[in-house]
Amino acid sequence: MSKVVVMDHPLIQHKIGIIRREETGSKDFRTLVSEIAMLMCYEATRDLKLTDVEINTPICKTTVKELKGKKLAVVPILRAGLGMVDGMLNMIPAAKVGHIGLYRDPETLEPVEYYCKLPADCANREVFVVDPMLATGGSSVAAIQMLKDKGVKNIRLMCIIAAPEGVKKMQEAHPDVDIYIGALDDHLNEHGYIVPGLGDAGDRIFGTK
Ligand SMILES: O=P(O)(O)OC[C@H]1O[C@H](OP(=O)(O)OP(=O)(O)O)[C@H](O)[C@@H]1O
Ligand SMILES: O=c1cc[nH]c(=O)[nH]1
Ligand SMILES: [Mg+2]
Repeated sequence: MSKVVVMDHPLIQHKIGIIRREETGSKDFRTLVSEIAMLMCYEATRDLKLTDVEINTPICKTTVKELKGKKLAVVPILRAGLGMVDGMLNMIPAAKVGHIGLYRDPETLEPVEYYCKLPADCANREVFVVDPMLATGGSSVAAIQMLKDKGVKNIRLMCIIAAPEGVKKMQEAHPDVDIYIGALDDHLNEHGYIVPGLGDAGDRIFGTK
């Protein structure tokens, strides 16, 4: 069974409190989503492996730590996941970025695929899938299946707000994928929106409503 980490860092909690407010406009919303992604990235990369390397400082030889093992990739689920990319890259600038385009059909709530472009060596990378919202879980489950179909083996999912329904669906479909969440909310409403949530993340980031 996958690990579910709900991040209790005060800065993350404070910023989530602001993006939930209906009066927060697109400019602030975008900035905060990026900052939350950066803080979540810091926490979600805590267990990356290090190796010792010898270097010369201006004074002497010494041994320092360097990230070891697989290279990283960030894969946002379009559109809303785009809002988290800059924050992730601030922390891990050498990561490559892939894009998966999915939207949720408003009637069936099923994910509809419209785009997929991944780094050529994605299968050899440790991939962070990012999307601010994990609601029914349909979009994340489908995106991660697309990555697995291309041979990706090491995947983590990062969402700012999740519903218990989405976490359950993810754990059933992808028990090997750890899930990092900023806040675990109460439930989904009859339209599949997270309660209390923050509304439609994509519309709020891009000002489309
Ligand atoms: O867990 P689910 O029930 O699949 O819902 C979550 C998905 O819904 C939202 O995207 P949306 O379909 O609104 O697309 P957008 O990002 O283009 O607005 C959100 O960003 C997730 O991708
Ligand atoms: O609450 C929700 C559910 C799905 N997608 C969103 O953007 N918000
Ligand atoms: Mg949307």
